[in-house]
Amino acid sequence: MLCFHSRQTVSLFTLVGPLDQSLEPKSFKITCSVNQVPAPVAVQTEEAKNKSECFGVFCQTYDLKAEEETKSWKKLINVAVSGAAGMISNHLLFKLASGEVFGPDQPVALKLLGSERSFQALEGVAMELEDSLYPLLREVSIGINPYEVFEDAEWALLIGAKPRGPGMERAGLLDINGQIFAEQGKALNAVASRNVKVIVVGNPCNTNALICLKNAPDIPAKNFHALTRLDENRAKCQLALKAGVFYDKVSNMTIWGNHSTTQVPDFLNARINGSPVKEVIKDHKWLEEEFTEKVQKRGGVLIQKWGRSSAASTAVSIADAMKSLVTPTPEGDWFSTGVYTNGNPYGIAQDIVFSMPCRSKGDGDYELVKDITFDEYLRKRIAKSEAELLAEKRCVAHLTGEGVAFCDLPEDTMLPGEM
Ligand SMILES: NC(=O)C1=CN([C@@H]2O[C@H](COP(=O)(O)OP(=O)(O)OC[C@H]3O[C@@H](n4cnc5c(N)ncnc54)[C@H](OP(=O)(O)O)[C@@H]3O)[C@@H](O)[C@H]2O)C=CC1
Ligand SMILES: O=C([O-])CC(=O)C(=O)O
Repeated sequence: MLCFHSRQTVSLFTLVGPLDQSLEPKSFKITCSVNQVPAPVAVQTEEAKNKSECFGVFCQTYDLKAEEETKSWKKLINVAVSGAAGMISNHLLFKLASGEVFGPDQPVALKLLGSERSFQALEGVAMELEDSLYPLLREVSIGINPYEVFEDAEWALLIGAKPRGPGMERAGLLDINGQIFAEQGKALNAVASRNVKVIVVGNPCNTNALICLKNAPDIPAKNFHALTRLDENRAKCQLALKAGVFYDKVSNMTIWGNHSTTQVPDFLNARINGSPVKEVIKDHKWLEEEFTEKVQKRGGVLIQKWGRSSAASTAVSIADAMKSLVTPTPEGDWFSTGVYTNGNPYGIAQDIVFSMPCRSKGDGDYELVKDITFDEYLRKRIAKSEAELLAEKRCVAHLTGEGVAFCDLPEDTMLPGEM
């Protein structure tokens, strides 16, 4: 049975799982009709092996140009998402499909990466996307091979990662997840758009982003981000609460460093109603101690309440991070994102991924903000997060092509979700 979609590619309803090469090829049946007629027995061909496939209603033939209501639409944008059957994606995909991130004139293709273990759940996600009838969502494909799913991706949102289990050393987590991001970096390098923007969410996200970019030498290192926007949003919320203002009055909020408990929410440069935070909040002891720790450990407190890590607010922050790159930054303001440090003006060590203040013209690119004030407190805190990231980097040297790994992580190295 053949299936057509907008780019006139022809697909066979066969999906073979190659992620773990030791596994026997496995076929998945996918229905492909508006009436959900079950597909006949899948035909397996060489071409169909390892393919990521269009799903259900998204396999229908359509011609964007011929449709009256789509004449003012932009060219379809390809967004790949890993961990697509996970909790964060379950919120994020619907935001992407609704037009909230790219706007009401931007049709979207979602390319969902799962695994053998999550494939059925991935079908469930795709079914929910079908049933949501989003006009802008023109294609959904699902697959378990990053070399297929990432093909022509213009955005890659790398969310899937193994959660740290009881008794697992952080070095072990760095290694297991690092391997995922090394493989995905290679796949992006091989098949994604040369200008793909990559946002790494799976923890430990800064070092995973470093591993990913090192394995993708043909894609500009500048295009890789580690998500620290959730930390920025958490910091704005805490400052607003303390100052008794709504959170839209808080601006210029930088998170420096690692997405871990060494991150530095910068109250020296942040503003409330346009004034320096320290002029509005006179309790500087609170800023240095309670506020900083609240932001650093917010993820852990939430896990204690919810029994799982932040998912909805993380999805919101991924959408925020993307919007910050595709819309011009408001005059005088900035946003935080974890980016490659080479050439940074702050004296932070080269060759790591570090959260810093950025501005964008809305073209997907960004520049680092230059007019930043430092004091001793801020410098000292930044240095601690920098030391932690340098230690993480030594720990994954075998995955970045820099020799033999040597793990001397600081004792208190923790993800925000760990207490
Ligand atoms: N940067 C940030 O601000 C934040 C980051 N996070 C991080 O985001 C990541 C995803 O969170 P969330 O969506 O809630 O997690 P879920 O557990 O709901 O989903 C994670 C997905 O990761 C995939 N995965 C990849 N490798 C493995 C593996 N070895 N073992 C188990 N699962 C694996 C699974 O999908 P599949 O089987 O398809 O591969 C799974 O669906 C986590 O690493 C979390 O720590 C969370 C909150 C904030
Ligand atoms: O540690 C986790 O998985 C959760 C996390 O990153 C956060 O809430 O910031």
